[in-house]
Amino acid sequence: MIDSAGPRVLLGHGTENDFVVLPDPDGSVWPEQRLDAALVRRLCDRRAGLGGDGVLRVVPSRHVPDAAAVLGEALPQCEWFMDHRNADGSFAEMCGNGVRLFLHVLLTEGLLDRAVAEAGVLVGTRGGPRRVGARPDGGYWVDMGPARVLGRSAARIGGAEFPGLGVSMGNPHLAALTDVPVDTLDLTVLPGVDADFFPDGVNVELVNVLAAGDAPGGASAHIRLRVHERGVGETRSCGTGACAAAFAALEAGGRTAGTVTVDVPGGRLSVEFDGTTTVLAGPAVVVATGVLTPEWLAS
Ligand SMILES: N[C@@H](CCC[C@H](N)C(=O)O)C(=O)O
Repeated sequence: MIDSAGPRVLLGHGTENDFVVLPDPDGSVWPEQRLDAALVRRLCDRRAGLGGDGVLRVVPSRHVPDAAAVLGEALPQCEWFMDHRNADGSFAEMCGNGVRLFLHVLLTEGLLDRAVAEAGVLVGTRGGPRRVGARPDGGYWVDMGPARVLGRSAARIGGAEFPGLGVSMGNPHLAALTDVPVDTLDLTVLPGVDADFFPDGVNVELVNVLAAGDAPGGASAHIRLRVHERGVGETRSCGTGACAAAFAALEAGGRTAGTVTVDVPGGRLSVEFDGTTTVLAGPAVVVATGVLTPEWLAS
């Protein structure tokens, strides 16, 4: 997808977790040696580049060198691969907001039929295959797989300790439930974490439980969170973080199943647990489409 002016690019977000999206439908535009960490950092630069919390390359799985290793037997079923990078250029295993935007872009770019998307498609990610679907109301859902408990740890913010639950959603999270209103906390700097417990780094969520939702037949649980993302900084939303935080909120009440409404600075997500898997639902928006100029690419 290089027209005479330059390679095609889109800007989009899911609950204001924003991404630079690079369509690469035949794998020729953005091979890994071209889309290196330095270029990812430049694209995500909000002043000298386009700006984003990360980059999503939309590419067929067969053109991704490590796809076979991460997808195994599911490789033939995953036509498309979400090649995600954090704003600092690092790779992440999974991105819950990104994968909804990824499906939305497949639709808006004419790379997938709406009927197929509504039935749900398997998308390859570095965390393994994930089934993603479009809802008739315009929103998207993704089966994120089970939340895996890593154990108990704590985050330190401004001299205060926030005990939390380590949860893997493919990528690592520390979800700390607290009575301190999350809007009063300084998350602009990375919270202190136990680097031995999280050797690959960690995304940190600070969570207020607004409603436990544990009355029989009652409403869903309701939480509010802020997040500091590995490889990015504070963001306005994190889909995997919403799942980890929702799981921690249910676990605190002794439950493994239920629905949780998750308010993030950038909007609202919904997370459903049935005891075996986790389904995240929310919006995805394309803000702009255009091309990267040869002038900027060469600079
Ligand atoms: N914002 C994403 C998560 C992106 C990856 C994360 N920063 C990591 O390094 O694990 C989401 O919506 O899940």
